Amino acid sequence: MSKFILALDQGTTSSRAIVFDRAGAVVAAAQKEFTQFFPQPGWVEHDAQEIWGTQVGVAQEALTRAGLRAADVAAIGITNQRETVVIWERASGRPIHRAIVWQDRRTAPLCDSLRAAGHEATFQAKTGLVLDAYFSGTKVAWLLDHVPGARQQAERGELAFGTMDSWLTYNLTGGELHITDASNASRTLLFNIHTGDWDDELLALLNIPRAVLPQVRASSEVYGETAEGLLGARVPIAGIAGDQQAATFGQACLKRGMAKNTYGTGCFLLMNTAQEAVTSQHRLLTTVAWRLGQQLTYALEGSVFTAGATVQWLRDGLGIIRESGDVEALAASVENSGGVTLVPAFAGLGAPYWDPHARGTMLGLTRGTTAAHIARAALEGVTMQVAEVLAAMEQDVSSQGSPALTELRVDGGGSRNDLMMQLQADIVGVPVVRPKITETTALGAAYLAGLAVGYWQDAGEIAAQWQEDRTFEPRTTADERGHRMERWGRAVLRAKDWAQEDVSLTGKGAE
Ligand SMILES: Nc1ncnc2c1ncn2[C@@H]1O[C@H](COP(=O)(O)OP(=O)(O)O)[C@@H](O)[C@H]1O
Ligand SMILES: O=P(O)(O)OC[C@H](O)CO
Repeated sequence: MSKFILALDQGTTSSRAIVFDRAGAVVAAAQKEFTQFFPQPGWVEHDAQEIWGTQVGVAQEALTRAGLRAADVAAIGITNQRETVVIWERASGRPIHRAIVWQDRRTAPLCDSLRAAGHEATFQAKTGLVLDAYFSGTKVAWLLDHVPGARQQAERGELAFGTMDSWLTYNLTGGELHITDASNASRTLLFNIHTGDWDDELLALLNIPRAVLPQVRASSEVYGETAEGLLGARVPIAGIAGDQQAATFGQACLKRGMAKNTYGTGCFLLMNTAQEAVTSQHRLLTTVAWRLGQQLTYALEGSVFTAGATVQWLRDGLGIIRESGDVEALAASVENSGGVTLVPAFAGLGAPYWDPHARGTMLGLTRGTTAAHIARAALEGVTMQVAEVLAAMEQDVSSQGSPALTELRVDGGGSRNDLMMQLQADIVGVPVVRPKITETTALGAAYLAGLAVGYWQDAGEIAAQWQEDRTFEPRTTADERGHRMERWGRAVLRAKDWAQEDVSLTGKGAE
């Protein structure tokens, strides 16, 4: 019987498992949501044991749906929500606390004090990141400082820290492996993206003992096998990458200058910059896209915190749509937003502003404003944020002599919205191209795993599998785009620096 690849996609709101065949087509999939905990305003936690339970559950379910046994799986690839931190006891495998999620803002004051002490430039130069609570490092420090006895245990080497890839690999191998890959490591604020190793100076600044850290491995190699009895047969685990990097790989953005944008809860736009770690002049992130063998490939990233979550707010907060998919018809029922601009800064603003105190703002309301105008303004708000990030990115890479972007590849739940994709093309002025398979995150993890075991031969074979579903051509002039961006810029000014409190998210806004 021919073999298949099993991708485990551990996301922020659900665990997914997808079985792919040699053509890169989806054979079967399973998905399960898990609990989101909001213990205080600005705090977001996950139960790591629940995540493990849902992940192994959907893996078994996907295999059953495909009519396969574990022995039919050539390799497993893992991809995951990034930055989220779990610390567990090496002896028992028990987490010492719930996982602190990437959206959690509790360490904003720690970031402020590191900034005040003049350390921002050091973090930025070594990690390619900005000093923000989004990343793992300050969350690890918080756990060591707040869980009774944790620091002593950590110093004795009794604790293990990991992002979700580490946690899953540890559990899949029955506690044998404590590893991560370079793409996940590059999101921690502890990893030097130039040397490709944990950095002692950064560890000292955050007071984190090296003993808690996982070993950093390539994104595509055979790390080990699933434990006896877990899935029915021992299966090689052969690929690991953070979800946005995996999506970049799954979109076959394998060459310098190719870029993808994923429309999920947030939006994450990544551009492959090959072996050059481009330093942004616009507060974009420089990150590891993947490590193949010893070679690091880098990307520039613009992280927009609120995208699809805006549509959830229209549904759950305002109640003007019943399902996320309904937003398209409502927004299409009007020709334009009637002068309404919506800046969806519900969770502060990410790139290029990094303003935790910004808040959602709606401007231009008149007595004629309807739910349809607001829906359309919400979709425009998503596309405007992406356009700003893309403009910043283009400036960063053009100063390095790279040619302008010729297309933007898109994926994720929101990319199914044809109107939003057209609005996106209209505001960025380049074609927006949607592939047939929009499960590119899982596909990227599958590719990384499959390459390691020879299931696929090389990048060329993968690039050849990418197939277009639809291209959205821009229908605007440069003048129109400039005018819209200028108006958007004025709206953002009004959203910035609004909230006075220390924390930047409310529990509800973080959903
Ligand atoms: N037709 C649509 N138009 C715009 N956004 C949508 C549409 N359908 C779903 N979404 C949004 O996409 C997100 C779900 O996409 P998904 O890729 O599953 O995200 P995640 O992995 O972040 O959970 C939700 O925030 C949802 O509101
Ligand atoms: O789980 P997602 O798809 O919302 O992605 C989350 C990102 O990895 C956060 O950096």
